[in-house]
Amino acid sequence: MEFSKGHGTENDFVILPDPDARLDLDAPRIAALCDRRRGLGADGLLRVARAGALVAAGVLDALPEGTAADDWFMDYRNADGSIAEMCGNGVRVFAHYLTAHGLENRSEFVVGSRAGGKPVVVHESGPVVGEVTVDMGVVRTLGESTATLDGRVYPGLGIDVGNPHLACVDPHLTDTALAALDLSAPGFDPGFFPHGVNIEFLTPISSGVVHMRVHERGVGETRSCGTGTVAAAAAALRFDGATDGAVRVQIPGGAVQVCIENGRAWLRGPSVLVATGTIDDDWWSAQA
Ligand SMILES: N[C@@H](CCC[C@H](N)C(=O)O)C(=O)O
Repeated sequence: MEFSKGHGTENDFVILPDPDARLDLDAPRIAALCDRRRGLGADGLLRVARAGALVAAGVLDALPEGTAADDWFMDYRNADGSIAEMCGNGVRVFAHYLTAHGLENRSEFVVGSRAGGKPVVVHESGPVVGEVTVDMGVVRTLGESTATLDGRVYPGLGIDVGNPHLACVDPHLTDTALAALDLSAPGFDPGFFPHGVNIEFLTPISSGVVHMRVHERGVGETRSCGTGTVAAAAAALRFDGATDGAVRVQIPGGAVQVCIENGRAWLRGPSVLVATGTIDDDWWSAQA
């Protein structure tokens, strides 16, 4: 079985081309594939399938809003095998993969996701390096909540970008202090986030830039989270009493640009396609 490996600001993915949605992607198999010792290793998996084929195969109940049957659909899974609605870095890598591998010849098209169709603009699509802007859609504020880290309470803003986030802007945090935090097990209010949450810790905006780290639901700490950078930008703007603006979000894996206008967000950033290869059929069958 063919696979590719790619990353967006070092948030890395195994990409499985499966246009007709034939693969059985059960959670233990995905967890094994994404494991960095037992498998290929990745923060998540991107199945490349036609949206209509996923409906026909029973993976999706119906076509999500803004998605047509012929659209390519990013069937995203976290490293632990759980399903997530959206992945901002994943969409950029997915769109780059489609164009670089000749599955899509337009530079502007819609990528299907469980959070709806996401229009993308592919600015660059080399065999290795790409650059993509994603229309991330509406950023919905859920209200205030808190995260805990090492016994300290961080006030944050619940934000829905298709998937749930808790973005904690700490006015006392410098980029050096942020780098020293232990993000292995942040706490959150499960009553507020019954389906779990991705948690961002960040500095306020300074010269248009915030520094952010993230603990992802279903993965652990990652070096970047695209939806998380959008949530972070929205929370940082609100911290400054603003709703709209452009924010450069610096994460351990690089930097992305987030633009928010009238409650809608655009995410622009890089994508890197690292490798293609073959997964051994015997190994794959043994994981079932
Ligand atoms: N890394 C992704 C987000 C992936 C999903 C997330 N872990 C969740 O469970 O919601 C991104 O770039 O947005």
